[in-house]
Amino acid sequence: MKKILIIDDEVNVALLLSKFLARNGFDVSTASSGNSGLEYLQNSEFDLVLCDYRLEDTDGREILRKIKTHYPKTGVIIITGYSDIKMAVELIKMGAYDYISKPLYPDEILNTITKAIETRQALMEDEPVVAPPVSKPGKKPVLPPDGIVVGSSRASKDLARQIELVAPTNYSVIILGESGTGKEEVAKSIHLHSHRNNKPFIAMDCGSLTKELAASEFFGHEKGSFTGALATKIGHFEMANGGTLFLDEVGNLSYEIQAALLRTVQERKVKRIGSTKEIDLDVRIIVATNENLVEAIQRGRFREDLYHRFNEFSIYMPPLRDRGSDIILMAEHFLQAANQELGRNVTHFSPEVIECFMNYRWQGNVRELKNIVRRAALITEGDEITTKALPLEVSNYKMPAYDYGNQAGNHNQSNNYSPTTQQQNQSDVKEPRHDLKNAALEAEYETILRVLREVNFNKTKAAEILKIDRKTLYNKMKAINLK
Ligand SMILES: Nc1ncnc2c1ncn2[C@@H]1O[C@H](COP(=O)(O)OP(=O)(O)OP(=O)(O)O)[C@@H](O)[C@H]1O
Repeated sequence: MKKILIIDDEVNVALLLSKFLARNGFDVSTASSGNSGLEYLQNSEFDLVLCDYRLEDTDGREILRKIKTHYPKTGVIIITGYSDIKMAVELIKMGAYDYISKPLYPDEILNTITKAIETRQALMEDEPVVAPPVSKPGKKPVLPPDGIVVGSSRASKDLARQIELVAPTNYSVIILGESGTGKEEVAKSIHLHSHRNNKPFIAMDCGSLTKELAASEFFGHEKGSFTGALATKIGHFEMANGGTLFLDEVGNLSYEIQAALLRTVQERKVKRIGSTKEIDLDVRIIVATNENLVEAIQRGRFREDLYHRFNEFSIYMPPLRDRGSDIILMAEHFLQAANQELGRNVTHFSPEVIECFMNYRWQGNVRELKNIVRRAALITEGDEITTKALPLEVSNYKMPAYDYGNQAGNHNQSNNYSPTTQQQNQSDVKEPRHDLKNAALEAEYETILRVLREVNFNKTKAAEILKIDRKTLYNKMKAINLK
């Protein structure tokens, strides 16, 4: 039975929490002060400590510091009040597994505790291993390239480890995950941590390739080889020679081009269209998809042999909503980047914004978060981003709340936002500009974003609804910094 210590000087909260956790199969002890909590820790080993941030004799930071120094195997989850969330994020950076904020919801508590205990177990399992196969003893896990946030969630740590494992090999990799989860960033990271990192990384968006152009984009062509071939063109395979070719949205390729791709990958040779000369290839292939390729194989839309060629290693990208406190780490990173880019000095998010970010579903994942933070930074006059700078669908997003003490799943539809959210002072947000060109751009931007959200950021579907081709959508997304 897993052992949990609750340190909380609000006796009623500690009691309720301990009864709830005991009912769910944990061995629970409670301490009503920081000092008595530390005494418990001296006398017994705990899997996890749930510690209230505000204690009369000390605080969560001090307890965390002591646990990390003396009992590094014990996980720590901080319980925070509404206004301490920013502090909690700092504690995560110091090594807390996660935080849960009051009011406490049984489902959330159970979920966070279960994940924390799983992480602890995984870390313990890792310990006796002499050295991971691809890293030197004592070497820290590789970190993705500069500018990329590596979160502290279990999912992020798993991801970093998978990158570390596969990067130095020559394996082809399939990266699976919803749109905007960072698949291309992971592909770049694999390339940067491979021996190919002094050779090109070439990315191709297969979703925006027309049937007619696909072959020439992949393999290149000689001048005059077909009507319109006005000059010789080097294909992406040749461009990536020695390095890595990243094929995004690979599920969109036509069956014919899949056959040609398979031949090229098997033979490791490429011929430009209209040429007889074969060029030797040494290209590592990484592909990404947000559709289920196994289902595409069953429907006869994707070749099984090609799938197996690509699937020497697969990486699953977790959706942002499952990455817990990483959301805030990423938001802070994007805020800093926006400050630099826009010459601003917006320093932080209000607690209400942090709460909205933690609750929202993020169907567009990291891309949507990045975009929302950049926009909020742009329209914020002061140093704090408030909910007024968020799109309504984010600030009004309501999670089903639970009555503490009720059985999990017993939904209570009241929302748990502070009333201040709606009463906020608007003076910290810029008035929109009213000239026609900006109005048109704003409308276009809002429409594209709305449609992308409606279709879970599936660009093919969005282009259909918007009645533009995928390439145009792609270009527009780039132009308005949605990519
Ligand atoms: N860990 C991260 N740290 C910082 N920025 C990130 C991270 N992950 C993703 N991003 C940013 O989010 C945006 C979307 O990432 P990316 O293009 O890699 O996603 P994707 O899964 O390939 O999307 P799609 O399936 O739509 O092509 C990019 O602007 C990228 O820089």
